[in-house]
Amino acid sequence: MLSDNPASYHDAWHNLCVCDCVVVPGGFGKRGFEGKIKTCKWCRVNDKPFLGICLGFQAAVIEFSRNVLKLDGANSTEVYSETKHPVVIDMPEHNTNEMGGTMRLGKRTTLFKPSAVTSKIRRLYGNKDKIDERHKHGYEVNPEYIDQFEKNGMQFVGVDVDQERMEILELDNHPYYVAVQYHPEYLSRPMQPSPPFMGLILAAKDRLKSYFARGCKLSPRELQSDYYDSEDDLNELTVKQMNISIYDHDDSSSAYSSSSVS
Ligand SMILES: NC(=O)CC[C@H](N)C(=O)O
Repeated sequence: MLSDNPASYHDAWHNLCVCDCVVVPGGFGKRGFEGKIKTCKWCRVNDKPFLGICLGFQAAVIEFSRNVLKLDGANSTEVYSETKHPVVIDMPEHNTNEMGGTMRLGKRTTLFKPSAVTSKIRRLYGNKDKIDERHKHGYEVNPEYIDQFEKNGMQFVGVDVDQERMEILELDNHPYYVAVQYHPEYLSRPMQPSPPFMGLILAAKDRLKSYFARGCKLSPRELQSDYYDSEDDLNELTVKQMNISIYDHDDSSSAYSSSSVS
């Protein structure tokens, strides 16, 4: 893209660099995938709050493999089946001929590893031992590489019930770098945000530590939810949150701090 269209390449980088936090979402196939991987790196090395979802989770794994584990050319077999380092691979039940019919779909249970005592994402989920979230994927992290990831600071804190599939990753020594193989957006609601999103926004506003210090409770000002009891109020709140997460850098004057999370 740099040589094809340098102006839009630099625009895209500019847009990324001014964000307070980043979501790398799900998707299929190779279109835009190298950009997703570069975005994961940007967030990792610059301490930017980051949430990867499904293909975004797999992009974070590939980025870490290439740049931290030095596994040159590491990739997903969905994108490049001949890769020397297949760190994301086809799941046995995935059949590419059947239009997604045999993908891993629907609500599934994820177990938090008992060793994940310092995990931010586990605390955001209320320190539960297990959670249920919705899935839609055909590829998974190659279990042969898990030891290497974990020894180098990428922890797989959530796994499936057979403890074979990696569901949630988190980086040591980062303000908020979380990625999930499932789709938390399916169970997220405006007044009940899904924990991975809640953590992302709090980290973007540098409020995650104080949220934990209060036992994962919002402050009294944040609890004025009965104020937002009509649909118009709710729409107003959502718009303010979207504006602030993109543009606002001044806590004291923000609509975010005065009306939703302080
Ligand atoms: N929903 C998604 O993002 C799917 C991710 C990836 N294409 C997979 O099938 O595993």
